Amino acid sequence: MRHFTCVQDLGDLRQALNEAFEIKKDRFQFTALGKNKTLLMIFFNSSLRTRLSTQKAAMNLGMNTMVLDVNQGAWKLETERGVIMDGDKPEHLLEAIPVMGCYCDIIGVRSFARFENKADDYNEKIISEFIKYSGRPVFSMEAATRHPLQSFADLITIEEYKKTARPKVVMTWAPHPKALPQAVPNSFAEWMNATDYEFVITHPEGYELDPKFVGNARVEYDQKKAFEGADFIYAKNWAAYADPNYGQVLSKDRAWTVDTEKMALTNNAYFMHCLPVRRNMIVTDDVIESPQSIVIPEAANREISAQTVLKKILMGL
Ligand SMILES: CCC[C@H](NC(=O)CCC(=O)O)C(=O)O
Ligand SMILES: NC(=O)OP(=O)(O)O
Repeated sequence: MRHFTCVQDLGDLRQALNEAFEIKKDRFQFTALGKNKTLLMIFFNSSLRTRLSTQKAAMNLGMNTMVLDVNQGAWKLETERGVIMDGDKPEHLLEAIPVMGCYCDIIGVRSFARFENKADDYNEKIISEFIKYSGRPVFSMEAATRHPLQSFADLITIEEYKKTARPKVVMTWAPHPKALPQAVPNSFAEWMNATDYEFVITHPEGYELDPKFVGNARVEYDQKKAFEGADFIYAKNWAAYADPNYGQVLSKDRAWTVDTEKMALTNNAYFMHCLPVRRNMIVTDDVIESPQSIVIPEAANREISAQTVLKKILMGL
């Protein structure tokens, strides 16, 4: 595998899951693979889980790691061609990218949707430039429209906890004070649609996701109806996708907050969230602290998803 930006890049999903569970049995069995290989992790946005789990995964494989927070310490970067650079940005991305490629063997990039230009976001402008100009394998640590390392960890977790072959998985919108990207819900939907699970998406009208990610999922505008009989509840906020409201917060209605009353409608469902989570906006304290909350094992599996991806990229070097 050269690059990793979406579920399709993994190839056979069942085989990838088997590789992940093999790694989970003994995560130090491939330490020779990454010897004298360097991972460069580039963050245009904040991170806790991705930053720590991906470094840990690289170290498990014997790799060296470097981390660059672009907006703290590096030169402020111009990303647009044709701009006369007489402002506050001393360096262009089109120089910085090949230079960074000189110092490493694999590059991870986090660059959220900016909500300034929908086409730039949904054409994945930034990560595409790293793929085009770095000369190295590139993987996404959440880009504008997907978060594949998170979704892979989510699928590993559901496979570990499911009680039936085809669980009912419900992704529910929940309120948030800010305009958040569609990357996590897009990606989760893409990965769920790659399984044979029963997958339902529930959100207020106006929050419809890009149809290419929704696929054949059932969309239910009645959240309580969606929750009925669910085995997994995956909660996430996202800003509106559809024009003319792209990037807008249309609702902060806390009637959509996941609480014990709604969880009681489910088939004793597990609660999942990628974290960080705004308690008592997305989910109540009682639900996220309940025995059915698996947000911590879900976060722990980020090390496994990252290590599986890095292993497959290293095997291709
Ligand atoms: C893994 C999730 C990353 C990001 N989350 C946030 O930006 C949350 C920020 C906040 O709650 O203020 C998102 O929603 O895509
Ligand atoms: N879930 C996730 O990617 O967390 P961070 O944003 O903290 O990396």
